[in-house]
Amino acid sequence: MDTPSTDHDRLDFATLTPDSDDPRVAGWLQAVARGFHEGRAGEESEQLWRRYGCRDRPALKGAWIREGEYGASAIPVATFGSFGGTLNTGATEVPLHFVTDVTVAPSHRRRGLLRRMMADDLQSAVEAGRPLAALTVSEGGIYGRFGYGLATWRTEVEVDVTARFKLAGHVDEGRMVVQEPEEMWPVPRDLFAQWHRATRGSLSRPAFYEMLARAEWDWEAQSKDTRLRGAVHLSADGEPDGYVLYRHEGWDRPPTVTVRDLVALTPSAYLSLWQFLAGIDLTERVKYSGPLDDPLPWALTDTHAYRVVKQLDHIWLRVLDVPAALSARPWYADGTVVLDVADAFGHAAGTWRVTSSGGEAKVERVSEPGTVSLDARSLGSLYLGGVSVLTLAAAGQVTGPGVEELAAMADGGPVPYSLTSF
Ligand SMILES: CC(=O)SCCNC(=O)CCNC(=O)[C@H](O)C(C)(C)COP(=O)(O)OP(=O)(O)OC[C@H]1O[C@@H](n2cnc3c(N)ncnc32)[C@H](O)[C@@H]1OP(=O)(O)O
Repeated sequence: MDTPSTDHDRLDFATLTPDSDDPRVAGWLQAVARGFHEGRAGEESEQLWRRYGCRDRPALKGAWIREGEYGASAIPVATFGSFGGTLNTGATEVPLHFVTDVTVAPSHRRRGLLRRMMADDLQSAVEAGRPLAALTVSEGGIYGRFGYGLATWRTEVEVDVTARFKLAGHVDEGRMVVQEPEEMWPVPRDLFAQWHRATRGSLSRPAFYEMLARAEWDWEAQSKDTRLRGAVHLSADGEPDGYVLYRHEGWDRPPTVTVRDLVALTPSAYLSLWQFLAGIDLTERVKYSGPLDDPLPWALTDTHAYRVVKQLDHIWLRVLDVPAALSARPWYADGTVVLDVADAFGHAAGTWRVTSSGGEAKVERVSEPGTVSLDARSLGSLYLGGVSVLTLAAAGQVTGPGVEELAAMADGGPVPYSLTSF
């Protein structure tokens, strides 16, 4: 069997952009479809992907079999996409490096291609001045070794919207208006932007969200999205303060509506959107992906109308610049710890004194021994407060005499949540 280095020598590594007319760009898209076992992308799909993709200015990295070698093609054997956006830390917004579309062909797997592209890409993120990187995973065992830790969750629920559905005491002081998704735009853009600025753990949305919200494309069906419907909630003042995009899945029992996107700026607008969903005729069940601390079951007179189907990991975070990242998050008590961070890639490695005061922290590299030891993966998990320091300590992932002090300083605040998948 070839050694990994010999194998890499037979490949050309390149970074492209979606606006390029290089045939390898279309090949890159086909390789992603192949890697995720989807149908080949057609011309319309490719055009939309290029049009929206260009706005995020992604770097499309890949490895192609070299000209003259058997199997040389415009379709690469490895893909890796990344682009910039922002993360709401709970205190402020910071630049965030988004990683996506990671695939390696079955013929080239386990020869270090992902490792090589990840190392290269993390370095580009550092050079772009992004203190954190994020991704969503296909399998839970891959990305911890690269310093990514699970940071936010989402919950898949099914809500019984038959006569059993009743909201205790909710009165809608505004009103709902049903609209075609195309007419509704740019309400989803504007309300999401407000929600993003207000929500700990929210990631900005890549441009393709506009394509989905306008029903221009259904990625699974690879055709125009003909089933997407929309509705806006107006406050008592007549201003949009919530919206929902949804699909009726058909009349088969139980007739089901699936929520594709739902944003509410106030708790009252949230309940009003649910009142609306529950009132859709010829519907007995609503499928929804929501936050861990969803208020809906607490608002129902019969909590059994709300059934959690799955709790899923969502955003994984990777700290690249410890002082920039930690000084941008909220702190809940004054104190001092020295973090000893292990990071095989070097970016977060070292000992760092964190001194919090009045909700903010000063972070500096020091040469004294740490009072708390952890690795980059655990640092990523703790960053947004999606897991407490004491829970990770109980899991054996955070150790040292300063653990309780760090818990007092770092634990607290709202549960982080993201409405952005990519
Ligand atoms: C952000 C995203 O896009 S998530 C989507 C990820 N992509 C997919 O799931 C599509 C299908 N899978 C694939 O395309 C490939 O198997 C990949 C991309 C997951 C892995 O690519 P490879 O080139 O085979 O990985 P590579 O050889 O660089 O392995 C790097 C390390 O990860 C480990 N690893 C790779 N895949 C897996 C896995 N599925 N589960 C656990 N460990 C894994 C390897 O053992 C290796 O470990 P080590 O270096 O610590 O010894």
